[in-house]
Amino acid sequence: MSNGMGLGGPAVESAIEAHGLGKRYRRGWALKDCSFRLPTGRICGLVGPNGAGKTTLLGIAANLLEPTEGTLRVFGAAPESAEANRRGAFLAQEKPLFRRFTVEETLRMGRELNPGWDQKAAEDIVRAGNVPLGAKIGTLSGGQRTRVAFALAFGKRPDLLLLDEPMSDLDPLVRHELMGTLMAEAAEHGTTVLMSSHMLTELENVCDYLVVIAAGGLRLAGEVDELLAAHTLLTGAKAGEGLPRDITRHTVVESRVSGRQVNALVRPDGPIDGAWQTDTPNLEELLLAYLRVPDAPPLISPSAQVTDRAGKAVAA
Ligand SMILES: Nc1ncnc2c1ncn2[C@@H]1O[C@H](COP(=O)(O)OP(=O)(O)OP(=O)(O)O)[C@@H](O)[C@H]1O
Repeated sequence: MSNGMGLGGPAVESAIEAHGLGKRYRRGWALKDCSFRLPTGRICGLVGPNGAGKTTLLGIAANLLEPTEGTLRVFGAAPESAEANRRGAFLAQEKPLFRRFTVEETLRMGRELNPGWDQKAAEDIVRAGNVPLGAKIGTLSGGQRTRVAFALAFGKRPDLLLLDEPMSDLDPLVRHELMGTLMAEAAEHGTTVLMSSHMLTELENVCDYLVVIAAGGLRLAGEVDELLAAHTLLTGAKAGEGLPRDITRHTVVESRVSGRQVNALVRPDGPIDGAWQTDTPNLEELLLAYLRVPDAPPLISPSAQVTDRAGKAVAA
């Protein structure tokens, strides 16, 4: 396993490490050449447009899908290994619970299947939503079922929690509450979380790490702070045809011209020349730009880079 030495960073174990990961379905490649690592203890947002490959990536990590090429490791172990299975929990978009089981029976099943089961943590999550323990799963609302599925995932006390748009059927108050529970549990137990979501503002509040994929390829990976600091929003007046050289000499992620005003998100390759207003983007601005430009040049920060056997960084 890589020791995860970033430029100047301490050695941190990888919760997930993907090398040249690819998945092809009959219609074509859903994921291609993905190489990145997620250090342990991070809350990582997994972002990308519809059909980008997020569920596919999570499915490979959760051992529901086999990659067509490349490898993915969970704490250094293969996804199908007993260790990866014991240390990880996956909450899918559709929550596969037995409709005829009561909530209590569902939690009992969790207890019987998982040696490190935490009954109190699971029950607390269910009780916080006033979901009766005796109610049958089939009689619960979609949001209540999601809560039970959350309780099952948390009760397992996983080291890695994989969440695929887990909150899409919850009302805003419940989202807020469960997100708070997620953050508190993760902070207390050092859980690593990889969570796909389209709720960009919500991610801004909870994530300290980010993986962005678009059209099956990796676009961004790394610490949120580092990724934000690597970008600059430029606003200024347009003079002449095309984008000014002041902008094009940097790596341009996205540029827009409206009337005589130019707005651009760039990765500066040196000082910004000219009369431009410069701002650091917030997370939503950064993500929207990468979502609008799926073929933007990728940026993988040192802590997210994987190395080959010779210790050389592998390109994403
Ligand atoms: N079982 C399958 N068979 C064939 N194609 C599939 C299958 N599952 C996914 N795909 C295709 O792979 C691509 C990636 O799908 P995936 O579900 O991973 O995307 P996603 O990023 O999770 O999307 P969304 O945000 O809409 O949930 C899409 O083009 C999808 O149509």
